[in-house]
Formats: sequence, structure tokens, C-alpha cells
Amino acid sequence: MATRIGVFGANGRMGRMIVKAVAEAGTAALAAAGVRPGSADLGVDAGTLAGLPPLGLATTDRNAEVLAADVAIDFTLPDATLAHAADAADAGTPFVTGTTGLSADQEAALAAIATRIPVVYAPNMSVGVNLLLALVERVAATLGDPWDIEIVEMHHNRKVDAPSGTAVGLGRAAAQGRGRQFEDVAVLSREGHTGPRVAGQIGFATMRGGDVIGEHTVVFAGPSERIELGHRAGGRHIFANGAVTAAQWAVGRAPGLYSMRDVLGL
Ligand SMILES: NC(=O)C1=CN([C@@H]2O[C@H](COP(=O)(O)OP(=O)(O)OC[C@H]3O[C@@H](n4cnc5c(N)ncnc54)[C@H](OP(=O)(O)O)[C@@H]3O)[C@@H](O)[C@H]2O)C=CC1
Ligand SMILES: O=C(O)C1=N[C@H](C(=O)O)C[C@H](O)C1
Repeated sequence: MATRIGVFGANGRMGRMIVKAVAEAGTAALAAAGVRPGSADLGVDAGTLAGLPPLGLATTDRNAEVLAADVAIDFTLPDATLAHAADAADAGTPFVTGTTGLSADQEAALAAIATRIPVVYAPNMSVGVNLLLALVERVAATLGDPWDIEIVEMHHNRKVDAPSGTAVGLGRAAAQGRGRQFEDVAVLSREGHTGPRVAGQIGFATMRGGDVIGEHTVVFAGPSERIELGHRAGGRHIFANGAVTAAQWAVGRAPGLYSMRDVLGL
């Protein structure tokens, strides 16, 4: 039987792609499409919003309607994600979120919610980036401290958080590989008289411009040689397809906080 999926933020860049991915997946069906209360897109057909023929399903601003599905997917903003996740726990509905830019407190709150329902939380739902996370962890473990690690990312000019969630995830994977606490070694940005680089740091550089969907490079800079591992997204469908895979994987799972690496077995 098809998995009935509710989508929060159905009028967003990712929300529209997810509605399309659900509609086109033979094994899933769109149960509800949620938009923000007061949205100009409230009541609009979800298919029309996603650039598809009408699906006969108008958007709703009632979270309960979205959460009446087998599983809900959310790509919105951190405050909204936490509110949607709390409602999902009350409804007993598995929850998948790709929202980035959550604070440490918000991540802790999401982890607490995940003691009640299965939650898949991943800053990047593409197969390629999740494989890259595994590779980066392994390479960081192999090379050790004499190799400086820098992470460079570029995204479109509408992105509101920095560094990207994926860049932070790659940094966490590198820190994990080296057996370090990410918070102890991460330098999220630099300016002014920084002094020389401190060994063991993991540095970040952020670029924003145009319609770049998402590009990440992890640079391992060693004495007289350099390794670069990277990923370039060619379309948002790679994230949307991953979110649908995660949603179907989450149904029937025990409560817990899961990553996309759990979903993909990487
Ligand atoms: N994990 C992954 O693979 C990926 C993650 N992302 C992340 O997903 C998130 C969304 O990205 P994107 O789609 O580009 O952003 P958009 O700004 O296009 O979409 C955000 C959506 O959230 C909705 N929203 C905002 N506030 C609320 C609220 N209070 N209640 C309900 N809905 C709300 C917006 O509605 P409205 O427009 O009406 O305000 C909009 O539909 C970002 O954090 C981004 O980094 C993006 C791509 C891949
Ligand atoms: O906001 C985006 O667009 C993206 N956000 C995610 C992130 O912050 O890593 C994933 C992807 O790179 C696109």
C-alpha cells in the first residue's frame, strides 16, 4: 500500500520538489500539503504549486491535517520545524526534517522529541553527500593532524543560514574521524588579524550567489600535497527523493533520532 505523506512548507523551494517527488513515486501518495497560516498559497492546489497538473488537494494551514498522514516531511525554518515536530510527537506521526540552521538548544529539543517518535534529521538528503560524509570521516581518520581541513561551500542568494547544514555536517564527520569534539575545533568564519592557523582546526568558508543549488568541497591540505573531496548538486530533486526515501523508511521504526546515513546504511 502507498505511504501517505504529509508535507509542511509545501510552497517552499524544497516543499514544491517534495510534493512532486511524492506525486511521482509509485509507492507514495500525498496526504496533505501544509502552508504557513496567512500564506497567499493557502487553499491553492498542491499539484499546481509544484508545477504539476492539479492533484485535487488544496493546501492547508492546519498541522493536524498534515499529521494525519503515515509520516510527515518538513523543510521550513528552525522555529517552525520545532513546532511541527512537537505536534508530530503529540500525534504519534513519524517526522522527517531537512531544515538547517537549528541552534544547539533546538537540536536538543528535537532529540527530546525523538524519544517519542522516529525522527529523521539530516542537513542533506542526497545519496552523494551522505557517501561523502562517510568518506570524509575515513580520510580525516587516516590523515591525522598534520593535514589542515578546510570546508568551502556555495549556495544560491536566497539561502538564510551559514555555513550550510551540509558544511557543518561535513565538519562534524571530519572531527569524528579525528576523534575531536566539533565545537572545540570548528572555525565557522574568519576575518581581520586572525594570526596563523592553529593545527587541528577545521575551517569554513561560505559563498552565496546566483541560483547555485549547493556545492561543497572538503580540502585536506598537507605538506606539499592537497586532497579535495566534493559534491555538486545538479537539482533539488536529489534532496526531495532522499526525503521520500527517509519518510518511507521511518514508518514503523522505533522512536529515535536517525540520520540519512542510517536510512541509506552508509
Ligand atoms: N536536508 C536537505 O537535503 C536540504 C535542506 N534544505 C533546507 O531546507 C530548508 C528550506 O529550504 P528552502 O525550501 O530552500 O526554503 P524556502 O524559503 O523556499 O521554504 C521555506 C518554507 O517554510 C515555510 N515556513 C516558514 N515559516 C513557517 C512557519 N512558521 N510555519 C509553516 N511554514 C513556514 C515557508 O512558507 P512561506 O514562504 O509562506 O513563508 C516556505 O514554504 C532550509 O533550512 C534549507 O537549508 C534545503 C535543501 C536540501
Ligand atoms: O538551503 C539550501 O538550498 C540547501 N541547504 C542545505 C544545507 O544547508 O546544507 C542542503 C543543500 O546544500 C541546499
